[in-house]
Amino acid sequence: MSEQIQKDAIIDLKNISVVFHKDEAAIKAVDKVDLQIDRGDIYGIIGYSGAGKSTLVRVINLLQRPTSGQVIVNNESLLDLPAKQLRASRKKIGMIFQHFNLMDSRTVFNNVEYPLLHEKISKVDRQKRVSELLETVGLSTYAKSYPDQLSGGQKQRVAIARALASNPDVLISDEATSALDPKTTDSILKLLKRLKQELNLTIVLITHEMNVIKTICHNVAVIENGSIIEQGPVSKVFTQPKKKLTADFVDTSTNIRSALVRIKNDVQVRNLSGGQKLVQLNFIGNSSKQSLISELARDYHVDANILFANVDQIDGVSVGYMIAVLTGPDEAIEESISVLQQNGVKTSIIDLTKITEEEA
Ligand SMILES: Nc1ncnc2c1ncn2[C@@H]1O[C@H](COP(=O)(O)OP(=O)(O)OP(=O)(O)O)[C@@H](O)[C@H]1O
Repeated sequence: MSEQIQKDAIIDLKNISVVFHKDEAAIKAVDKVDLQIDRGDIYGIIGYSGAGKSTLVRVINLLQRPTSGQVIVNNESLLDLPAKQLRASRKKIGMIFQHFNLMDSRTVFNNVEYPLLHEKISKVDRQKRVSELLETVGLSTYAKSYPDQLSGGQKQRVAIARALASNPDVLISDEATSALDPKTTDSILKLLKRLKQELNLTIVLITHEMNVIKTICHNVAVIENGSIIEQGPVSKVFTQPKKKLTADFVDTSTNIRSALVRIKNDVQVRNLSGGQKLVQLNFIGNSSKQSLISELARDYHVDANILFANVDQIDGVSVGYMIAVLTGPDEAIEESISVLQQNGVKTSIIDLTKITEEEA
């Protein structure tokens, strides 16, 4: 099994640590991280500012050399390659950034052409390639414009075209949509998704926004204090977060937290009687399609009063969230909860005293 994972992994970081020395202090920006990313994946890395995301992804193309560990990309151990070979291998890893990093004094065309200037291709072929790249990102008519004549989204498209110039296998996106408004963010994410398909790319995307992860990633790792604290398929992490930090990130992209605050202010819910429990149900995949709630009433005589419900599509999987008051004898409620759990519905009893307005 593990051999299978090794075989499919285009990126395999083994026991990576990065320590910075500042004044007298040693800062462990990345702490013994193992990370494998499969070819063709869109892999998200999420964490708060300072968690070590940028440092970790910069290790993938050795923009940041690790203090210890191994960096295997495309089955090559990058740290062991001679300089010339390393230069060639790094070209297969493109990168885009939050602030685009375009050259203001060059036209859009010349920005995209730049990485090709020292390649062994004729001027005609080079120009043809740049025109194709601009067409791919939808900017053909802006070839002669300068970066400061473009919107943020257009600048990021130029940066994407430039990153693709040397036909990379891997594209690293370091907060590429963080400076963009939600609509533009959406269009850039759609573009990345299309490019992944058309060019057979593997995308590693770092962000502090769970909505970005939810929109395009297949897998996600949550990073805190330089360590990966949780990882897995996005739909699973969304419905069954194991760590509090992950659950907090998930909450930012669902309306559950604000629903809970609203529910807390409801006098009837605040004063539930003995035979009532307020629960949150997280559904995934097929379980969301089953009429579990009506089964509970029929088979266990437990009524569910649904106070909030929402179904999302995450990575092609239906993911649902529900908040409900279950009413019935204690034993029947307990049994119902265990039936729900057996059907893959994560069920937790909500303690309203722990819900605060500020968290909404
Ligand atoms: N070149 C450096 N020298 C010293 N410390 C650094 C350096 N680069 C990063 N750090 C420190 O390493 C830690 C991780 O930083 P990193 O930029 O990787 O985090 P991040 O999760 O990407 O955060 P952000 O989104 O704010 O960039 C932070 O404490 C940061 O101050």
